[in-house]
Amino acid sequence: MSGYQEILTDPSYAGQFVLFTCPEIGNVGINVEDMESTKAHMGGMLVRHLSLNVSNYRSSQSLPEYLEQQNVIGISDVDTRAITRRLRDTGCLNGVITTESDKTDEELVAMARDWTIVGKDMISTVSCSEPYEWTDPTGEEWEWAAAAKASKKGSLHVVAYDFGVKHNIMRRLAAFGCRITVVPATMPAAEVLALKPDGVLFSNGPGDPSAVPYAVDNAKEILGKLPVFGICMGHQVLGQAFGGETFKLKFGHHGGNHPVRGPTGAVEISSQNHNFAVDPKTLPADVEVTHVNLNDGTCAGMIYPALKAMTIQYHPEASPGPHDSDGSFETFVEMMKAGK
Ligand SMILES: NC(=O)CC[C@H](N)C(=O)O
Repeated sequence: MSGYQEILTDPSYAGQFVLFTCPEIGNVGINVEDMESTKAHMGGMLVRHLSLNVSNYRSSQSLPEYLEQQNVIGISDVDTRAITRRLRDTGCLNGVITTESDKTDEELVAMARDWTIVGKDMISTVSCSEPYEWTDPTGEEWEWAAAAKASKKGSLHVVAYDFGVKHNIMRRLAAFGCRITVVPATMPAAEVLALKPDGVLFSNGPGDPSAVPYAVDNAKEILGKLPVFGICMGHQVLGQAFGGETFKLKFGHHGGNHPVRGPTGAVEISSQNHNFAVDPKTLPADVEVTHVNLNDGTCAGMIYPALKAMTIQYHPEASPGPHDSDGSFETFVEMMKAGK
């Protein structure tokens, strides 16, 4: 019932509709602190019941007010169970939500068929245009990890490639003591290295990783020179930079309850949002698949020790969501400290 705001403002959902399986949405309104970016990116929102009562001390706006302000279409009183059951058989489907009632069914079906996520560079549509420093406070009162509480602020410099970066990734890095410079997705590797970071983050982001070869080329140039961490789109970009291939999943992973087995054998409950995945069969022998999605056995994380590279296919920064994977930030920080 919470989390719709983070999903709505997650740039990785750019251009996509999200059908919420939770029957009641909107009950905690919208607040200014939990934004994952500066605007709503989702293409449209489908819910069973839009809560008429907003009850949360941090709420400053209702969900429909925010959608209207952001020009994002939403539809309620939809039989979300029926659509979910269909999606469960077919996998992800294209759709149209429209207010143009003069359009015929054939025209609407043609519009839906016309759209594809494959082969489109979507990260350049959501990335920042200029570099900036991340300065937002981390919010001590929300902190849960002892290691983050103890870390010395600003001791490590991370450059974050903004493929559509979620703000909570920066909040978590800052909580673990990092100073962060966010740079556009297209910034050449040489300019990133000139900033003399201790590590480089390749962020999450929307769309097909095969459609952004410039990001893969930059990653190839940085690999081996500095510790790197790839999250979601960043994991896929690094997977390609290692020499592997990505493919589109029939059933994309979405939601806050995906079991993932990590390198110690412990199972993390993770928050996920991706439609593409790295094919482990295509990876060179030096790459170790460290994390496996236990729902379908797909690759959920890798390390390439010789190149000081680590990747996670899901969301260690999830907020709200399980904190099981938060330790990935600590691992990245330790890797940067070791490389200093
Ligand atoms: N959250 C993300 O970074 C999504 C990764 C990628 N765009 C996918 O859909 O697979």
